[in-house]
Amino acid sequence: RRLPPGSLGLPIIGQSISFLHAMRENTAEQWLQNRIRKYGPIWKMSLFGKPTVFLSGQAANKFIYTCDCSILVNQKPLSVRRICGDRNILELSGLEHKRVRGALVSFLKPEVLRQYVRKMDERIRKHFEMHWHGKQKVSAMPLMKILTFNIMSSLIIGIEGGAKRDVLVELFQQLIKGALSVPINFPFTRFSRSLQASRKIRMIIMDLIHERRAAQKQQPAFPQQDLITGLLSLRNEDFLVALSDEEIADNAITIMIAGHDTISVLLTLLIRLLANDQAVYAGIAQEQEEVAKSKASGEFLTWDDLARMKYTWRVALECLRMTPPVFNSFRKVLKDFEYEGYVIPKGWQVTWAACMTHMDESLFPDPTKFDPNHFEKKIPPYSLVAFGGGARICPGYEFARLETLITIHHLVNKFTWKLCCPGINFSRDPMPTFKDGLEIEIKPKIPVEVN
Ligand code: HEM
Repeated sequence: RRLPPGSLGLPIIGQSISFLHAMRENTAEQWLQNRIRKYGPIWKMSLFGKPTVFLSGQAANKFIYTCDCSILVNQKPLSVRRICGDRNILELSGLEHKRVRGALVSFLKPEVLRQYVRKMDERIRKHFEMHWHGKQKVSAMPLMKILTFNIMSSLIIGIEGGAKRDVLVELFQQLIKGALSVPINFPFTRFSRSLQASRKIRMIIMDLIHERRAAQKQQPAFPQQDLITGLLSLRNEDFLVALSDEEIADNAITIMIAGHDTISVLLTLLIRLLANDQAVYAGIAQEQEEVAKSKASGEFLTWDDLARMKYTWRVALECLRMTPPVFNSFRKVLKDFEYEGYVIPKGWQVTWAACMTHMDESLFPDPTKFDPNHFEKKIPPYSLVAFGGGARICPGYEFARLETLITIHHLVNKFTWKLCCPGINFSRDPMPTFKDGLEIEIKPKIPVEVN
């Protein structure tokens, strides 16, 4: 019974400090690569207080994503559980996970999302009118966070604007800062502030649940109005409510976080890419101008228009391949198992990083080159894992596709831009973050349409 090669380092600390430092310096890929060179594709270390085995490659992805949940279960830091609640989807496994995921997917599936294209388009146009029009310089990352938060707020919890949304923006910002922190609840720590914000958000969401339920008793609601209304209307095969109020609140909070932070990173990376790569910019501009020309002035985009934005989506996928917003994930080992001749013991954790598979030249020829043609043909399964895979694959994939395409459509048709600091790079905290927010100089391309 052989353990994988590698070192567990100092007790408790292990390699955590060195790994977090590499994340902040944006050298985490090299950090992993150095160890793969030294030990091979499977090796051990100690991360965040736990013995950890790192696996890499397409076969390892398939193994992890399809592994029986009696062997590997989702593992999130304790801080995430305390902040998002015990009943959030990330904490559940087996039948419980299937039930809650089924309820969330009933809202996030393409047949339902096609009804939101117009609503998203309306919000995105308004965003550009309010925050970009008339400006010469903007900070792309904070603006993309505002945009994606407002869309989530409207479609997930049904709050369109006003004082309640302003309070929620502040509270979610406070919550996210402590979501990955040492879970010690002392006053003034990141974790304690995050926990306070989470309690206040939960109270607001519980009030919304009660309001919606009372309104539904008066008059049946359109279930696709927002996620909360949808989940309240959902019944299981025995005609009982599919999710408890606690489950609705925990999962609404989780989806708000999972959805807005990831898409805002992707959009910011696309803004940087399009400023730096003229050929890609020209390809996207041509595709988006063609879509715009086929529409009457002020006419909203439709699902079919988005299906025509094939090149733009290939560019977004290539961006996710080169820089996956979610760097690595963890699973907890529930019982000893063997993998490639090594034993991986119960109580340890398994981690993997999408970027390691994304740089495999047998899957993506010339992998360090940014080339949207990598996605011209169907790619092998478990090779692009920016959205995960298997039973836990990101249920927000389509949502992210719609929001990204509509935003890029308006951005490219309304503005040209250049970076204020062309050489700027990001650090990971753990998502890519630009110190200056990615400042850009913008110029209007055509007058902003007002509907
Ligand atoms: C560019 C955008 C996005 C990226 C890159 C992304 C990435 C991911 C990844 C890698 C996972 C799997 C993590 C694991 O296996 O441990 C995941 C799961 C998840 N994502 Fe996303 N995501 C994005 C957008 C969204 C959106 C828009 C939503 C919601 C509207 C969402 C909701 C979720 C949820 C609820 C899970 C947990 C699924 C489960 O455990 O069954 N994500 N996401």
